[in-house]
Amino acid sequence: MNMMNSRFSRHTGLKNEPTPNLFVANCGPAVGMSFDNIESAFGIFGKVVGVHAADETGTRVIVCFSEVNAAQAAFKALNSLPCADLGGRIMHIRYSVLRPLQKVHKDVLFPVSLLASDLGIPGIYLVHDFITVEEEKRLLAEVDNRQWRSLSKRRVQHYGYEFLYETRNVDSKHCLGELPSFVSNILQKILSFPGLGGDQNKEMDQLTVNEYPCGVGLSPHIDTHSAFDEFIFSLSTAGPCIMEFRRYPEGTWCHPTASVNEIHEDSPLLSSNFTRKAIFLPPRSMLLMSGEGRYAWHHYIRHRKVDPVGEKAIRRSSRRVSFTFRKVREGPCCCPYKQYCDSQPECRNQQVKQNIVQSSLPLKRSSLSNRYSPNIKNNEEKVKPCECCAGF
Ligand SMILES: O=C(O)CCC(=O)C(=O)O
Ligand SMILES: [Fe+2]
Repeated sequence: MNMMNSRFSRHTGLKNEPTPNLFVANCGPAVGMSFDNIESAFGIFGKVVGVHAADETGTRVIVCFSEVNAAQAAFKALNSLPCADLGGRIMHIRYSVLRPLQKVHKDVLFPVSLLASDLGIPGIYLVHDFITVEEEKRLLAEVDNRQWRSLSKRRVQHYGYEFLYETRNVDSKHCLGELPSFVSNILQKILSFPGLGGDQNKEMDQLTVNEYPCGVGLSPHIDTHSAFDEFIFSLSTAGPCIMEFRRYPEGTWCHPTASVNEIHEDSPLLSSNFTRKAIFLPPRSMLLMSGEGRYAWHHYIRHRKVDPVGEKAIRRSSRRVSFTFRKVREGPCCCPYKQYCDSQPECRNQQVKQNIVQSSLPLKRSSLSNRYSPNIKNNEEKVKPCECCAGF
């Protein structure tokens, strides 16, 4: 009864034709309702043949009836109305459809590495217990004593240089000052991090602190090459996360500014053909992204409340606070990953960049498609999208 079955998805758009299966949101183990409770509450409308988790959030389920009439009766009685048998809970219901098999396999059979060596992406390193529990507490107390800036779903603080979300860059002429003393020991330890090359300038001068509430993630992106040097460190505190890495095939990459905001899970950008790998980042671990892993792979944190790790489902904690240390780049980037590099003329997205940075952020999901389209509204300059973006 309670196996995850991602083969079902909700009807999207205006179409909501009755089927025997219901996609039920705001319902599931993560909000205190067992599959048995759900089965008996829906069972009064007809024979329930299965209750499945719709995804890993624990808050969406699929209820399968043997008859479409029963699903219709349940839909009518329970959609957006309090359910007496489930403590007055209000659920949001759509009829559910079967997805193609290929997508299911990708979503379900997706291993998460615990070690960077198992991940197998050149340039990605992970050190567990990089700081102690006491150091973690102190860091959190320091940032919680300071002013947070609220973005649409998470809060941030910037030190050294402000990170400008509109351009995914920094104003390198406007330094906010040195990094705060509460990160001095971390900066010191970074110097002897495994994976750091010999003669690089390793002094980090930009810090972004991100506070993600439970369930909030980060859209897939590559940190802008022209903004930051090769080495990017991310320290996880307060809670864990799974970081996913995606390498898109030649010709499907878009300029970093194109993926800065929320991307709908069904967007072609997310479902196109790419190689993906994932790593579990426990609290107090330090991740280093360098080389290929920094320049050519998108990193991504899914928006969900429960992460599957091996056989286990790990519920995210009430928040995760990450400290991302970077070095602002002085000249242009000369990396060998030209296809992903906004510093180099080979980048096929220069025109698109000019266009995209004019639009104000954050964008709504529904306006995402504008970012790849020649008919971008509110932009004075209309440019033809490059081939790699035209399909999105
Ligand atoms: O939260 C993290 O670990 C990563 C943050 C990140 O990728 C970024 O700020 O660019
Ligand atoms: Fe990043």
